[in-house]
Amino acid sequence: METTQATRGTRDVAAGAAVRLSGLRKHYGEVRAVDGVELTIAPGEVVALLGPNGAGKSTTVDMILGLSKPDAGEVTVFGKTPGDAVRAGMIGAMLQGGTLLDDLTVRETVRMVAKLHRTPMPLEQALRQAGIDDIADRRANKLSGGQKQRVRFAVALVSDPDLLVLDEPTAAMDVGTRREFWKSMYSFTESGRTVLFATHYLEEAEEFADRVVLMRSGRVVADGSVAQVRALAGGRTIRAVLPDATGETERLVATLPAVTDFELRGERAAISSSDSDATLRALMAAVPAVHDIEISAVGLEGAFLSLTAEDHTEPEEAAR
Ligand SMILES: Nc1ncnc2c1ncn2[C@@H]1O[C@H](COP(=O)(O)OP(=O)(O)OP(=O)(O)O)[C@@H](O)[C@H]1O
Repeated sequence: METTQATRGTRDVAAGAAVRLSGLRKHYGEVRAVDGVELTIAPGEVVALLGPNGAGKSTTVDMILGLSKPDAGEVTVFGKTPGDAVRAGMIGAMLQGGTLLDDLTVRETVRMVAKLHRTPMPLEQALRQAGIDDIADRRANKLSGGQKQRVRFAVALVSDPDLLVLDEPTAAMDVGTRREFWKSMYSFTESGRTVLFATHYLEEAEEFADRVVLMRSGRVVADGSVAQVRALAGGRTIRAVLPDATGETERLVATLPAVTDFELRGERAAISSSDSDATLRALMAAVPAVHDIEISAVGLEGAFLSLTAEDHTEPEEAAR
């Protein structure tokens, strides 16, 4: 399925792809957790997998890691099956709520995982890159939620993988720790390594990903750069003050051309429009006293909400 116009030249990179998902399906009874996903990730890309709860992100991630088998379709990682890629140390993973052994120190934990790999990165380097060298001698049961996440990150890094797969890596982190985490990530991606991360934080996708893949109901509904995905949702928001707004004003504004959504709080209106020029002309004619007009492009959050809404048109239509 060609999902959107924003899809990158997937065929060009298919041959040497870091990750290739074709016709991927996984159903649980009636639930179509993953329902025909096509996705090719080139080496060196940093890709955010976004979507509301239950969109199919974790199910997709599990199949990329070989933790569950697709009902149909195929996953390859650097041309290998996920199992072979994991055994070759090519994939590092950080999953939601992976457990740590309470009695081991941070250093012992990371060392234990390093020993499982043929060509791990030096232990101290993994600790430093994950920003936990200062707590290396602390036991896991003495760590905060955010620190535990960093240990999991070190565990994912220590095989010196070509691909890092992270399922909501910053879920337990406060804003400062999150920023530090992404700084550590930069030094990993600078060396051309590939990262796929699932997140609920749109600002993380906006700031750290080269590419955003948006899922809904087991399908990819948008795929492209942050700017492309924003543009797919189209539209702008017009904010303005409507003096003495009444129920009648509200009805009037809601029926102006190209208005897709409308909210009025007191005299302050926020109008979503698929053609802000047309809406604004009509608004000024209908409510001549309108003032303090601001027009802004829809943010990634707006695109996310619009593209993942259950009654949204099919992606092919959305791209037109
Ligand atoms: N083992 C399972 N058995 C039955 N249903 C499952 C199982 N795993 C996932 N599902 C269902 O598949 C759908 C997709 O779930 P998945 O965990 O992949 O979504 P997600 O996008 O990762 O959501 P979240 O953001 O909440 O983590 C959901 O409806 C979920 O209830």
